Amino acid sequence: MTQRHQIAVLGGGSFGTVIANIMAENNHDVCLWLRNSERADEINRDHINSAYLPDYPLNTNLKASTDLAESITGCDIVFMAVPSSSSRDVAAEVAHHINDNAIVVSTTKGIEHDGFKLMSEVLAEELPKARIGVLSGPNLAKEIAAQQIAATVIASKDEELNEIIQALLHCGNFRVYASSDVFGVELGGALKNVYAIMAGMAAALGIGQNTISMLMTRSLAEMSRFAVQKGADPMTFLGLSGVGDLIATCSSPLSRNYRVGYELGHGKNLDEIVAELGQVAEGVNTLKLLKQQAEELGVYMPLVNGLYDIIYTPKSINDVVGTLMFAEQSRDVEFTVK
Ligand SMILES: NC(=O)C1=CN([C@@H]2O[C@H](COP(=O)(O)OP(=O)(O)OC[C@H]3O[C@@H](n4cnc5c(N)ncnc54)[C@H](O)[C@@H]3O)[C@@H](O)[C@H]2O)C=CC1
Ligand SMILES: O=C(CO)COP(=O)(O)O
Repeated sequence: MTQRHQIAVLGGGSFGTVIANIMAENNHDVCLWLRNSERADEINRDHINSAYLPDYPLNTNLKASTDLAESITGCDIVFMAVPSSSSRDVAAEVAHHINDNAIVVSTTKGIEHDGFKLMSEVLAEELPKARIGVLSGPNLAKEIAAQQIAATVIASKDEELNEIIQALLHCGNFRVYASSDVFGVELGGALKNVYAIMAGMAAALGIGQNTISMLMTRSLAEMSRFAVQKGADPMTFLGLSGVGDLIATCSSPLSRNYRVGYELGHGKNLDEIVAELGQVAEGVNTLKLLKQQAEELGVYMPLVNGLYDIIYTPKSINDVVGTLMFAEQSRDVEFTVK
């Protein structure tokens, strides 16, 4: 018989709710921590999170709480599913209540403003005794909630942690692959959000399949070039957390980042779009950080620069496309060419 774990999932948005529910279905004790008490009451009473996933019945084993201490105390595993802008603050609070050597898994696909830190790095600073992992993959929460088949990656140097998380989340429609490349898995999840904005914008302009293929493939090349410069293994980007997630988010209106791009492509203002979305689109923040970091490292990232110019400077989409198409002739898959 498999061990029954006591688990807290921090963040009651769409992805937090979905993973919490899978683990509750797998017969673990799961508490979803969220700030909104009406939503917590609704989950406990009606077994639904109507604000995010109104058609997704939740397992009655899944409890919700607005009390962080109550949610975490006694847990051996904690999942972080809050936006990157909140991760450090939440982790600092978690530090007061968590068991030594508990497993903490980040699902957040974002980058911290100061120092270009990924969330596993933030967690390691705030929770130095924890065993840390990262979960990332092509995981549009609404599709998982609709019981569509999906897969993800758990990444940690700690093999036992990977095996525990694989068993926790595995079910008939969700499969978990393991990796030891934490940095590569996490970086892929954060970077693809930027290119999803671009893909949404391109979709709004009615582009064809040739153009879509070019954009996605050159996005992967650009991400890989950046990763190599950061010392990461670009091969990890060929997996689910890299190209897999890039395909999902660059193709689907269920992606919030794609939706931001789509509305931008229709001429809407960024602040208005973000306010109307009401959910996190991490790519908006990542774009600025990535442009700055690429400049500091001297990495050539024409797609990132072009998107930045369209959003934050008076340059039009046509100006940017013209610049990209008449850039110096280049090699394909050049990041592997020595
Ligand atoms: N690992 C994966 O495959 C996936 C990861 N994600 C990532 O997970 C993160 C969360 O995504 P979603 O749940 O889809 O977003 P969401 O916008 O649906 O939910 C985020 C939730 O966190 C709450 N929140 C914000 N600040 C908070 C704070 N300081 N304390 C407590 N709660 C706070 C919000 O109220 C909201 O309920 C994002 O970084 C996203 O990129 C999203 C989908 C799949
Ligand atoms: O990361 C995701 C799916 O894998 C979710 O993408 P968005 O944050 O763009 O909705």
